[in-house]
Amino acid sequence: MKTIRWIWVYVSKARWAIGLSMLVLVLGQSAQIMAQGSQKFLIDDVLVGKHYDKLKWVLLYFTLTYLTSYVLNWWGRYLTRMNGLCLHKHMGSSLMSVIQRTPVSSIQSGRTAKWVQYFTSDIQQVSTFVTDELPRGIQQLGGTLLLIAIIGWNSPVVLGIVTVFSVLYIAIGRYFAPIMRKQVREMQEKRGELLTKIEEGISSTREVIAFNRMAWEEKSFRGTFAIFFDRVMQNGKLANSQLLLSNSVQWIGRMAVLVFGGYSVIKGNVSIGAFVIVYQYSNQLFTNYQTVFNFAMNMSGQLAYSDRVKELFEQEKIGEGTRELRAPVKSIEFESVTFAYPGTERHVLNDLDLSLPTGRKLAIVGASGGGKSTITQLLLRFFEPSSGCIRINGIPLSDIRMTDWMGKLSVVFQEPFLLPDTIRNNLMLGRVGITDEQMIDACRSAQIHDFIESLEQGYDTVVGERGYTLSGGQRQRVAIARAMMGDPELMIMDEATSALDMETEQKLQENLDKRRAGKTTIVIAHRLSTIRNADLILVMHQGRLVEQGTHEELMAKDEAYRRLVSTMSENGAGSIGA
Ligand SMILES: Nc1ncnc2c1ncn2[C@@H]1O[C@H](COP(=O)(O)OP(=O)(O)OP(=O)(O)O)[C@@H](O)[C@H]1O
Repeated sequence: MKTIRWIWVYVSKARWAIGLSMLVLVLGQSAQIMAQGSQKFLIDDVLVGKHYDKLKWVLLYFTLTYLTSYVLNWWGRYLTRMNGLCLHKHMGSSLMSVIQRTPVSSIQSGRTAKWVQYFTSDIQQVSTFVTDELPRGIQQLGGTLLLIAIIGWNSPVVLGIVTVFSVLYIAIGRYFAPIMRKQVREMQEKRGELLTKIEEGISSTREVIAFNRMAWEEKSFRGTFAIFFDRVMQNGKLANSQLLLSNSVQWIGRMAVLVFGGYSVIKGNVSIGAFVIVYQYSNQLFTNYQTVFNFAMNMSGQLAYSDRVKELFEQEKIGEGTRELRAPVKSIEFESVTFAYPGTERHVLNDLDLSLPTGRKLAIVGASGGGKSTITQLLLRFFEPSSGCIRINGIPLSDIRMTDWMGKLSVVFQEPFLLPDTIRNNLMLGRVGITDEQMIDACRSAQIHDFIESLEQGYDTVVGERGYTLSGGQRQRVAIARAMMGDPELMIMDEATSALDMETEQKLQENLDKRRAGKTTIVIAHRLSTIRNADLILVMHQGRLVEQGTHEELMAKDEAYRRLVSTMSENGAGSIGA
């Protein structure tokens, strides 16, 4: 019931269009039944009654009713198709915004293929059900009622026979419906797992070949496929058993109608014409009952699809925040922030108090796993603190309107994601109001313009899936240029230059420092060269801030920071804390 109420929220927006399609289909089916009825007049009045002058009226009646049914059925099908596509589009865009508000933890824990399945299969099933199968179900129901009325009027006994056998048919359907629903749900889950397996297989091709694990991969795929196959077969067996039982019941019913009808004609109780159409209508009624109950059974399966989509739509979402943030960012404060990743116990940040001065270059350093990137994730609101509060200009971050906050910052991750698209589109990411000059200027600052220009198609060169046609360092520089474009108030660089050689990095840093003067840049890095000239260096250790100051101040202190730097000097690797 809850699922139906949930679907109604979407359906109600298109209720007039869906209602119209139902009406048109019901009228179409009624016209079809009326057209069939012309046989009675043809047999009884024209052929048996020898009133040949009535032939033209019978033909006119048949032509009009048949043409009406043809036009209405065509229009009904057109409407259902159009409504289906509209609802699919509407649900798809709602799902997209649900995904964008879903905590990153849920996205990361579910596989990409699972999300693809929601879009391609589940949502399509739900919208087809609502806009196509449901109107057709109603159409069949309307036709069924009309047939019941006509048959009941002509021969209540025949109606009784058809109804008794159909009740038996219903009983079989009802028995199988819940088992079918459970099986369809399981089958859907296994299909999702199979898609995930295929996606994993394709993504890991490089590693699988490099480690000669082809046989292992194949075995694992076969295992997953076997489970899916098993569920499909189980479902097929169940559907067959149900079909066998219900078909037998129907055939016995048809024979009973034929015997009774023939007997009535011999006895002279009904005309031949009435017998012919009552027999035809009762056969049709059997089929209609079948369609209506198939629809009822299918509805259970369809509700399973809707259940899955509904669960997704109703899962936890990141609060959008309602407070405006138009003023420049003057303060970023972490107040006793404690954080553990969802599903884990360990506190990655422990009662962290942090005050990040704005308008300056800040560096966060510390041993690997100390919680540096976690700070970025919290600032991006990928996760919410387990306790404590992050405040921007004194306002809790969770209260600030997401679009206001995200409009003020940009971020570069260590492994940036590039779309399989042109370099230009990867840089622009759909943003408007950025000119080509600004784009090129950012690329110059990121030390990537000359490389892009050296490519045959320059900025219109298409990079492969995830940007595989570029090196790691080139990808990082494209991502840095992308973040610099539009000169955001706050820029976060999380290990953003780790793949660059020293010389390129140094030039890039100089450009970045010039470009970002007076703006807030947070740099998370292990390389001394990247952080040395920061206005403030924050040293993290096991989720706490243990030291802060400039490079010189911290070196003079001879504590955690100096120890990190000395490790670097000793191993000569040029990086600290890694
Ligand atoms: N999605 C996640 N789920 C569970 N634990 C995580 C997740 N991401 C990070 N962690 C854990 O949180 C801890 C802090 O990770 P974080 O990435 O913040 O460290 P870091 O200081 O940036 O490390 P590095 O310098 O190696 O990048 C690590 O122990 C890591 O294993």
